[in-house]
Amino acid sequence: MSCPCCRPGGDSCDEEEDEEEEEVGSFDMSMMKDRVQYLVDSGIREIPAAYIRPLDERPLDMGLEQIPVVDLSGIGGKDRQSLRKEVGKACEEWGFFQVVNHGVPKKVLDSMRNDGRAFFALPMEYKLQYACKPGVIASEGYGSKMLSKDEQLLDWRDYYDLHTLPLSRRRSSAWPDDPPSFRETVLEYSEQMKLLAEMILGLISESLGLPPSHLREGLGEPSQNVSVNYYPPCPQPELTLGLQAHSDLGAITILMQADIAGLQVKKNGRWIAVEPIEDALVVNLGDMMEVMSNGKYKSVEHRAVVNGDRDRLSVATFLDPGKDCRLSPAEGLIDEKHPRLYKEVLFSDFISAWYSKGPDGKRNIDNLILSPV
Ligand SMILES: O=C(O)CCC(=O)C(=O)O
Ligand SMILES: [Fe+2]
Repeated sequence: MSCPCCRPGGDSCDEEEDEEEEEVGSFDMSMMKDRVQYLVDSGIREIPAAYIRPLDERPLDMGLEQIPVVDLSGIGGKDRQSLRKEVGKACEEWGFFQVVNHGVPKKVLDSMRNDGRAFFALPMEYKLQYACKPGVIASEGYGSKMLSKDEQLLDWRDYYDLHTLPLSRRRSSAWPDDPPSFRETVLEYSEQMKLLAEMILGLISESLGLPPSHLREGLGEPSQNVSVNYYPPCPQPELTLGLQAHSDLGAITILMQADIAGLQVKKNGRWIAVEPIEDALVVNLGDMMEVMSNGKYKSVEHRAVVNGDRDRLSVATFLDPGKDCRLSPAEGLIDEKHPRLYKEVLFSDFISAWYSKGPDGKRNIDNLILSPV
C-alpha cells in the first residue's frame, strides 16, 4: 500500500502497470536522505520535524492485548461450521484476527523474515539500486514515503514492495539478488500467502451466507503485493509513528510480524496494541471487503509504532481486486431490511482517489457510502 512507492494495502494502478521497465542498477545517491535507516545510521539524537506527529496522533504507552485468535486446523473437517462462525464473529466485531495452525510452513515464514532483514542490513549503495521511482504511484522496490506529495508527515519506516501476482505483473529482476535466496524466498512466500488468502476468503464468504467462491470471484483477476516493512530503532519513538493510521484498501491483508510488538488496531475509538503470537499471522479486512459485505464487515484503522532500541520487521501481503474490477455489495446481502449501503466502484478509480488524498483514517471508503434515502 504508498508512493512514490508502496502503500498500506494498495495495489496496481494504471501508472504502475504502464511503467516502462527500468534498468536496475542506475540510481541517485541523493535518494538516501529519504531513507529512515540513513537518518538512524547518521547518529541523530532528535528526529526531524517532518516525522513529528501532532499530539493527538502520538502513540500512548499501553499494555498489549489479544485480538481474536482463530485456529485453522479444523478447516478441512467437521469443524468448518464452527470455524465459519468464529471467523464471522471476528470479522464483525474486529475486522482483525490472528490465525494459528494456518498451514504455512515455519521454514517459509523464517526465510521471509531472515531474507527481509538481510536485505535491509546491506549497504545503502546496493539497496538504492532497487529504489522506487519517485513520483510513480505504487512503484515496486525500496522506498520510504507513503505519498509523492512534498507536504506530508513522514513515517518512521523503510520498505520493499514486491509485485508478486498475477504473473503478468511479476518482474523478479526488480527484486534484490542479495541475499542470494531472496527471490526464491519471495516466490515461495507469495504462493503460500495465495493459498492461505483463498482459504480465508472462502471462510469469510461462507460466514456471510454466500457461496464459498463469491468473494474470490468478485475480485476479478486479483493482485498480490508483498511489502516488507522495516522500522529502524527511533531516538524519540514517543513523537512519531512507524506507519500512520490507515485502513488497507484492498480485500484482505495477511501480516507476519515477529516477536516485537508494534501493530495497533482501533476499536471503539481506542487504540489497542496487538500482542504478537509466535508464527501466527494477522488477517485484516480491507476497504473492498467492507463494500462487498455491504458494511456487515468493516475495514479497520490500524497503525504501527516504533521502538527506542529495537528495529522491527513486518511483512504485509495484500490481496486486492484487479484494477479493472468493479466492486459492489453482494446481491445476496441486500433485501428490504438491508438496503444497499455502498456505491459500485472501479478499483483503479478507488486507488487513484486514495493516492491523491492519502490515508487520513477511513475518509476514502466513506466517499462510497450512499446517503440514506
Ligand atoms: O507493520 C505493521 O504492523 C503494520 C503494517 C501495515 O499495516 C501495512 O503494511 O499496511
Ligand atoms: Fe495496513
